[in-house]
Amino acid sequence: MATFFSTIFSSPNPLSSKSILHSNQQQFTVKCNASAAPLPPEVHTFWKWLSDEKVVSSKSPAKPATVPEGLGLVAQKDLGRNEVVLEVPKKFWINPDTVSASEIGNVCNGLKPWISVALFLIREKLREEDEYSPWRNYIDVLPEYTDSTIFWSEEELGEIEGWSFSGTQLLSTTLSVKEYVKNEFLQVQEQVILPNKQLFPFAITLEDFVWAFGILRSRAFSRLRGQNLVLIPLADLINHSPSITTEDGAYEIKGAGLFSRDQIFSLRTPIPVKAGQQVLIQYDLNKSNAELALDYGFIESTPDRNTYTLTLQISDSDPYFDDKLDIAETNGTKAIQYFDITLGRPLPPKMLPYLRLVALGGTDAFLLESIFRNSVWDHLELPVSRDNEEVICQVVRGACQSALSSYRTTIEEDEKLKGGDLDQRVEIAIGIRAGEKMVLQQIDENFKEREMELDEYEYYQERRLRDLGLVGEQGDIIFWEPK
Ligand SMILES: C[S@@+](CC[C@H](N)C(=O)[O-])C[C@H]1O[C@@H](n2cnc3c(N)ncnc32)[C@H](O)[C@@H]1O
Repeated sequence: MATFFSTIFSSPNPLSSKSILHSNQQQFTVKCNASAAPLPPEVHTFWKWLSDEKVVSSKSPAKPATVPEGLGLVAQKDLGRNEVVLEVPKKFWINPDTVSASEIGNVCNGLKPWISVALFLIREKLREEDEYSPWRNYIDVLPEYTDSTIFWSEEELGEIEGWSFSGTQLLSTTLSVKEYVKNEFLQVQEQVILPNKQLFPFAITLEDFVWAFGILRSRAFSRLRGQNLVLIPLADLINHSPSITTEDGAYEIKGAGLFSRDQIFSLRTPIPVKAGQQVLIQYDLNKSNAELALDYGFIESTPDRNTYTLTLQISDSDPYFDDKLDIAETNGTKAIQYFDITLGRPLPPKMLPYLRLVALGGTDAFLLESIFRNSVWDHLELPVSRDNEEVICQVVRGACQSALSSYRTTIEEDEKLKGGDLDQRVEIAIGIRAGEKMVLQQIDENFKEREMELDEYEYYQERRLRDLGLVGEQGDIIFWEPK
C-alpha cells in the first residue's frame, strides 16, 4: 500500500533560520544575575575606548559585567520598562559597508555579506599587535567560542547521535553547517585570501573561519531598518532570558538627532531592572531548541521550543507524480515538503491534506483528474477513504517508530540524566534528544488515535452521497423507490 509514499526524517536548510536577535517586552523583573567576578582587563580597555569616543560615560545606564552567561550588561541604576540602556552610533557598527570602506573592501566586493564581515573580523583578530586598529578594542572582548554545536568536539557531538546513522536532526544540521562553512572557506581561501598576501599576511585556518561564523551567528543583529547583518559592539553583550516572553521594541535603529543624518542603535530594557541586576532580552520566540543550540549554545526548558521537522515527499516514481505535484504546488506545497512539528501544538494545517495527496492511489485516483483540480484540496482536508487514511497512519507511525529506535537512550533515561550535575554541552545534548523523542512520540500517538478511529470517519464517497441527499440522518442509504 505504501509504494508511492516516502517519508524522510531529515533536517531542513540549515541556514534558513530567521533573524539572529530580537526584541521583547514584559512586565515582571528578572532575578539578579550579576556576579562579583572581576572583569577581564580587555573589557576595561573596551570600556575606556568607548568612553574616550563618548559612546558611554560614568552615567551610562548599564555597564559590562561578568555574569553566568559570560559577559553581560548590568544596570548601574534602577531602570523602568522601555528605558534606554545604551546607544551606539553607526560609526561603531560592523557590517558589509564597514568592510567595503576598509583596506580589504576592494577584494571583498561581491562576496556574501557574512563572508566579507567574517574576513574583516579574522583580519582584525590576527593582525600584528603593534599595527594599531581601533577594532582591536572590540575584537578582544569577543569570546573564543560559545557552546554552539558548531564548536563541539566529535565526542560531544556523539552525545546527540543515535545508535544508527540517523542521529538527532540537530546533529545532521550541525554537520551540514560545518560542511557549508568549510566549503565557503576553501573557496574564499583560493579566491581572496591566498591571492592577496599583502592584505592577509598571516595563516588563516578553517578554525578561524568557524570562529567568525559562530560570532556572527550568535551576536549579529538582523531584520533591522536597512541592516541585515550588523555587529553592534557593546549592545551585543546583552544576554537572553527565557522568562521574557515578548519581542517588542527592545532595540531599534533611529536618527541620531533632529539635525543629524546619522543613525544610532538604541537598546531598551523590556522589563524594569534594579541597579546591579542584569539587563536581559528575549532573542527570538520562534527559534526551536535545536536552533538556539546551533546559534547560541543554550536551550530552554519551555515545551514548545521542542520541534521535529518531518520531511514528506511525492516520490518521483509515483505514476501520478505530475498531477500530484501540480496539486501540491497550487496549494503552496512542494514535491519535498518540510513540516515543523512542535511539542504540545496541533499538526501543521497542510500536513494531513499533503499526506493524503501523497498516498492517493487505487480507486481514489479519480480525484487527481483535472475536473477536480479546483476542489481536490478541499476534499483532501477531510479523510478521503479508509485505505488512504490507513496508509498515512501506517507510514507516519512506521517512520516515527523507526526514528525513535535510532536513539541511544529512551526519554525516561534522558529524564534521569537531566537531574545530575552536567556539563553545559551534555545538558544541551540530552535536552535536544529528549525533546525530539517527545515530539516523535506525540506524532506517533496522534496517528495511533487516527488509526483507532478509522471506522468512525466519514469518507469522500459518504460525504458525496450526503451532499446529493442520498444518505439519511443515521448514515443509511436512501433508495429511490418507484411509486
Ligand atoms: C549576544 S552574545 C551575549 C554576550 C555573551 N554572553 C558574551 O560573553 O560575549 C550571545 C551569547 O551569550 C551567551 N548567552 C546569552 N544568553 C544566554 C543564556 N540565557 N544562557 C546561556 N548562555 C547565554 C551564549 O554564549 C550566546 O551565544
